[in-house]
Amino acid sequence: MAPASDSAVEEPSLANTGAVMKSLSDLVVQNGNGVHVRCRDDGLKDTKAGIEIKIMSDLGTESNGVAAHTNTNDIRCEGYVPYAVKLVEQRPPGILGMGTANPPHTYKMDEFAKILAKPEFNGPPGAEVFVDRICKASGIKKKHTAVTADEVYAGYPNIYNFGEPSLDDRFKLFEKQGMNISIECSERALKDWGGDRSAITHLIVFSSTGMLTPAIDYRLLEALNLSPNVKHYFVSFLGCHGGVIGLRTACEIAEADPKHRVLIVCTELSSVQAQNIDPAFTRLNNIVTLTIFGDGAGAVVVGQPSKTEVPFFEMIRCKSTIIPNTSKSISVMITQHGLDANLEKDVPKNVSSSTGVFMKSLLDEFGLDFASVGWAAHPGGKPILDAIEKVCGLLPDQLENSRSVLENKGNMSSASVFFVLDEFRKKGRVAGRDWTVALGFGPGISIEGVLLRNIYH
Ligand SMILES: CC(C)(COP(=O)(O)OP(=O)(O)OC[C@H]1O[C@@H](n2cnc3c(N)ncnc32)[C@H](O)[C@@H]1OP(=O)(O)O)[C@@H](O)C(=O)NCCC(=O)NCCSC(=O)/C=C/c1ccc(O)cc1
Repeated sequence: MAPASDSAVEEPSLANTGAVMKSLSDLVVQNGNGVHVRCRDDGLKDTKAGIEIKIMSDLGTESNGVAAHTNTNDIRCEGYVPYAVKLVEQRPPGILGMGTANPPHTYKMDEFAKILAKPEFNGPPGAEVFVDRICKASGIKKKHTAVTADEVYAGYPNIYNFGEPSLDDRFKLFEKQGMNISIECSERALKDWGGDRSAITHLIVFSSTGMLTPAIDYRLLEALNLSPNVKHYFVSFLGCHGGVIGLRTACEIAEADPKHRVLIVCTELSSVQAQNIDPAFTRLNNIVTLTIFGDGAGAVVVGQPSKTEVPFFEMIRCKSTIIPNTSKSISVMITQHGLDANLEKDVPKNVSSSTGVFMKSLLDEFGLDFASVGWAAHPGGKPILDAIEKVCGLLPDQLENSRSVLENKGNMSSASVFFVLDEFRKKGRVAGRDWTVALGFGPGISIEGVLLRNIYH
């Protein structure tokens, strides 16, 4: 599949000190939608809807403008544009292929509560009542896991016994099972993209539940028969917003060169990191994390679409923030007995109170409001989604896809966002909305968002 050509058109006539660059219409109509115009200095305020103008300062920093004009022949840049250096035939990076995978075991949450409450699982008195309550409140009906409680009980007593050194056993289980779903979701994404896999230039793998050396990225190069020259790396323990950070990173790499094709893979096996209930029954957080997290993997191929590639989302803007004074809200320690996750009870309140401000700052410059976008929010937990819906005044259909992923798969940490975006694509446009925001929440509390223009129908 031929990459998009970078046909630079030098415009010496624009390289003047005039305060107004009158019209870009001659240049822009050559390609209809998706032309990027790169100019030095700032000042371009105005473009046609669907056409982005990139404004590059002399230092190479960029900002973008998107506009309200609908007439391609009336595109004006009414700013100070001393050096319009080139017109680059370039479309915004797009998600060109996507795939997801889950491990084979499925737990229904009513069974899950019963398993955890079995006497041989050492549940202290009263634990089963609490577990049952949490399972019911979680909004999760079923989830997939790589290992079953019985397997862990029989084969890995160190994992089963609360607090015993078991990190090595957990990573061994991750190695065995993690590669399978990483390969599966990547193959699906590559097939979905339909391009020649030798064109993949970058591979980045994220996981917050396991680590291997050589890592999954290295192993995937061979397993997927990718070029040995692919630029690759692995990012560990970033947290649940890892998938959205993956999208943002892929977007930035794709923007740098139309030939780049980036494969992002997120693999999470929370089941191998689950901590048993402590005999003193003081670590209620263990029960929460044991319950809400599920296993899954997701992959996307991102690049500037060539003439033969059809994206289903265009990536328009990425934004990141942290919520001040929340460093203890979501935190994870890597200990000898595995990952010790701490989710404070204030997470839903903190996330929902900051999400509105964050979303407003992402949407305002495009003239969009909360109602005009689909919310592909991280299915972190039912109270988080409920609180966002309430605080931001959303209609029920706006978080429907996040809720259905939570209900059927649980919180799959960094991989979750790909499952939610896949739901958007499968269901088609909801209420005629042209936009979706991929929204992730991670440790501290960090928030990541990517504004996507829906191309799918
Ligand atoms: C299903 C829960 C646990 C309960 O639902 P509820 O609507 O709050 O129900 P209740 O109000 O009836 O509460 C039931 C009980 O649970 C208790 N509880 C309520 N949250 C808690 C609590 N975080 N602790 C420990 N007891 C609690 C609550 O206090 C209460 O007990 P009690 O006080 O004795 O009546 C719900 O609160 C829930 O889903 N909480 C988790 C939300 C959450 O923080 N999600 C994580 C988002 S961020 C993320 O996904 C990324 C993580 C990450 C991954 C990997 C990394 O490496 C790094 C980061």
